Amino acid sequence: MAAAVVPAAGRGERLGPGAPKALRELGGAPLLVHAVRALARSRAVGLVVVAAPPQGVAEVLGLLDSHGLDGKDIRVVAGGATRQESVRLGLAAIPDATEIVLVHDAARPLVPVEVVDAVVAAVRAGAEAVVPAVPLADTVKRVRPVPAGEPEPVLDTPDRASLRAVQTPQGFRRQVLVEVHAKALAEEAEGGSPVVTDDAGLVEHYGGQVVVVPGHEEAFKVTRPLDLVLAEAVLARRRASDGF
Ligand SMILES: Nc1ccn([C@@H]2O[C@H](COP(=O)(O)OP(=O)(O)OP(=O)(O)O)[C@@H](O)[C@H]2O)c(=O)n1
Ligand SMILES: C[C@](O)(CO)[C@H](O)COP(=O)(O)O
Repeated sequence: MAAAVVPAAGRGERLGPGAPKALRELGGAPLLVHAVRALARSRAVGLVVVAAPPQGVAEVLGLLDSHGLDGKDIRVVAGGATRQESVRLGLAAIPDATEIVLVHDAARPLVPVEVVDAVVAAVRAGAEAVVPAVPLADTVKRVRPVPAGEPEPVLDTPDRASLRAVQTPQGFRRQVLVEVHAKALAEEAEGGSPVVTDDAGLVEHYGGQVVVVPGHEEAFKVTRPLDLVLAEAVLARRRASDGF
């Protein structure tokens, strides 16, 4: 059985004022509840550890309970000041005997179970780190940083065919994920720290091999207000079509 860590301790600054993002409502339930349900739908996942806002552990426990999330082992720990720290704290609550660990953003509430299963299958098949990803819809340009408000000079246009937009859940051999988080913590203690925004980035930083499997457009991250509008529409369509 795989276990999953759900980092849910972010503020959601880009979503605007209000409750911490993971506790904001989508179709009558917090984003976090949708994300945990999405993982719990997978028969490959036996344990879910939520890294909650540090002041909100009791509230998160109550919310999970009141939304009937039973049948799986679900634990809640206090998250940290960064996503990386929240994942590390969640990982510490996963038993050593677990071989496969997923890390899934609470902010990606609508990931289809097929994506969860595909990530687990790729780790089971031998990959040490797996990310779901989708091709880019827009042309991308690299720009030279300039003071705010000034037009940014374009440096170049990377070939879009070789770029992917990365989603979660990301899947890992547990030992690999534990090791890279421990190395990053040690680097931090020495005053440095790898600049990464996802867990696969840590594996890459320490020389590991990450592979990509197909993600899904509905696994998008709720980051800005428009994402919440889109998420409501996707959820309403699912509910209308199959009583989701
Ligand atoms: N200290 C933190 C920061 C982020 N996260 C989690 O990491 C996921 C992805 O992060 P992001 O979308 O960037 O969330 P926020 O940090 O909350 O967003 P923002 O940067 O807009 O404040 C979210 O589920 C968020 O709750 C976390 O567990 N602990
Ligand atoms: C982990 C992630 O969701 C993969 O796309 C992303 O890297 C989180 O990044 P953010 O900078 O916290 O939005």
